[in-house]
Amino acid sequence: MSNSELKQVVGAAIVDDLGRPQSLLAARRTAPVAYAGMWEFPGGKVEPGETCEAALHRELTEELGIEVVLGSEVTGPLDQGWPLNPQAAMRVWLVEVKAGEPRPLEDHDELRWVRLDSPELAELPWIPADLPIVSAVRRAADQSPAE
Ligand SMILES: Nc1nc2c([nH]c(=O)n2[C@H]2C[C@H](O)[C@@H](COP(=O)(O)OP(=O)(O)OP(=O)(O)O)O2)c(=O)[nH]1
Repeated sequence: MSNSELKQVVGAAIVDDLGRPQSLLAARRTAPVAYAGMWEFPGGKVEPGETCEAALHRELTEELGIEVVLGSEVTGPLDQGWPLNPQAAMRVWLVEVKAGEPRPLEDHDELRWVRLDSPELAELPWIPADLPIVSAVRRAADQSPAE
């Protein structure tokens, strides 16, 4: 299914190890008010002329100060990924940190590594649209090839 009216957002499921993911880095938003205090996948809107992958690298450098390696995409039900709201959808990739230590430089006030097999993960107050993505990330992590 494709809908060109949807704003394209990209998000990163940052895991400790792409070969054998055990923990996910969740990020708590500071803005806008409607989302402040909610947890999300770091990322943001794709700019005109930019590929989704390039946007994800840019957003992660801006927001967290890291360079990353992209793993496989956690595909959603739309060509544009996962529906977020009537105006936007998000493509999500498994990601591993290549350089830098993630810090909440902008848009977030807390970052937290949470084990993928822990109940704490789904208990965080995620942006509601992200909950099915969290489940899909857990499934994708289970299927990642162990090295
Ligand atoms: N980054 C991100 N955005 C999400 C998630 N879930 C969700 O509903 N959204 C929504 C919130 C926003 O409406 C939109 C992304 O906007 P954003 O504020 O992160 O984008 P951006 O960094 O490019 O910000 P800006 O240019 O508008 O300032 O998608 C998520 O897990 N991560």
